[in-house]
Amino acid sequence: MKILVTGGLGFIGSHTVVELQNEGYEVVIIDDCSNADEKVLDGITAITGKKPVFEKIDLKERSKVEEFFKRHQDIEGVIHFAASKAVGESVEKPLLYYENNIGTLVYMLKELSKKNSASFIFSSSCTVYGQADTMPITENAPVKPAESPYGNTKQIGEEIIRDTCKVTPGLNAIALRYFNPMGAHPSSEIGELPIGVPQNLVPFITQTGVGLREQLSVFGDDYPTSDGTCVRDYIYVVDLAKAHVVALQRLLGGKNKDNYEVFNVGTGKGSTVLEVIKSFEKVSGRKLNYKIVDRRPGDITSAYADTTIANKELGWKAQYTLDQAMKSAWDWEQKIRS
Ligand SMILES: NC(=O)c1ccc[n+]([C@@H]2O[C@H](COP(=O)([O-])OP(=O)(O)OC[C@H]3O[C@@H](n4cnc5c(N)ncnc54)[C@H](O)[C@@H]3O)[C@@H](O)[C@H]2O)c1
Ligand SMILES: O=c1ccn([C@@H]2O[C@H](COP(=O)(O)OP(=O)(O)O[C@H]3O[C@H](CO)[C@@H](O)[C@H](O)[C@H]3O)[C@@H](O)[C@H]2O)c(=O)[nH]1
Repeated sequence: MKILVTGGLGFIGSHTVVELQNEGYEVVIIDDCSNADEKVLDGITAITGKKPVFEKIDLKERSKVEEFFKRHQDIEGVIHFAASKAVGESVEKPLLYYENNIGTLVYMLKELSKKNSASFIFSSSCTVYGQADTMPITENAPVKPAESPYGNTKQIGEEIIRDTCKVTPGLNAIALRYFNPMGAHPSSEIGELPIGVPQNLVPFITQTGVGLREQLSVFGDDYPTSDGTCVRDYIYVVDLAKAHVVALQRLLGGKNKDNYEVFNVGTGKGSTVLEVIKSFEKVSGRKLNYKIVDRRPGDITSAYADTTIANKELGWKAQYTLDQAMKSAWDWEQKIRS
């Protein structure tokens, strides 16, 4: 069975391609390499023993998307990762984000609407909940006004899919709301490769640990949490990748209860920034150089998932601990810097 993975050379996409190939799916990747390198294909091939088909296409070019689907009429499912994801940049360049994250989604759905049946998985984010009123966050928590154009593209994206599914009987979709993905494949063949200075906590920690950055700034220790630093739900990227496979299988097997569904993908456990640092120090055996600085504008205090619905409906549960995920991130960082 042939599955299209857009953004399949990226961080989460590449790990998902591995899990799909391990399950026997035939994978076609589309990526424009705007935030990834073609060498990722070698990593995927080394792990799975199979090189996925790769087409370098910019999904903003609608005619190329149309032409792609004409050539690959046997595609039965699409996992749509391709998007721009830097929150700060989205504030500076909103139209770039609306074009790349919304425009490409619309083109994709237009093509899938032409088919008799299609399954579609969308990369959403817990950012849609903003600072939720209660923890853990269930899928029924209200969607709060977005803090950034990036966050808004995830909210609008979900609405576009929901509205399209309502009038397109052959289209079945699932939006997965990721909490905080981290880590690398246990083989260290693929992992997270941020361009420039990492904006996210875990790659900043591992780059500091390996000596690439001098010091980690911890953004605020005066939040109302156990140690004053913010709480997040860090989900191992391989667990997250597996959630995509089971979500896809749910749609392909006709087991979905509605033709548009939403699931939280997290561990259900919140960790503070200082706990994440402790985990790094434990698995690496190194002291991390960090200092407490002012809060980062836009940060919420706490976000962790209620995963009851995903556990029950998808038959999926995160398996890896923070320490295991951190160890994989550290192994990967050391490998790429050696
Ligand atoms: N990493 C996170 O913390 C996180 C959290 C929640 C949601 N998400 C979402 O998950 C998805 C994947 O995230 P990621 O962390 O793997 O990001 P990533 O940047 O590593 O992967 C995205 C991939 O899409 C490609 N791409 C971007 N625009 C494209 C276009 N126009 N045409 C073709 N390819 C294009 C990039 O080259 C890249 O390889 C994104 O939609 C992101 O918004 C990520
Ligand atoms: O150098 C750093 C970087 C981060 N943090 C803190 O670490 C926590 C996690 O930050 P980060 O890794 O940037 O994740 P989030 O701010 O939670 O946002 C990520 O996770 C969201 C939910 O998946 C996505 O929507 C966003 O795109 C993605 O950047 C926060 O408390 C930050 O203040 C620091 O203290 N120092």
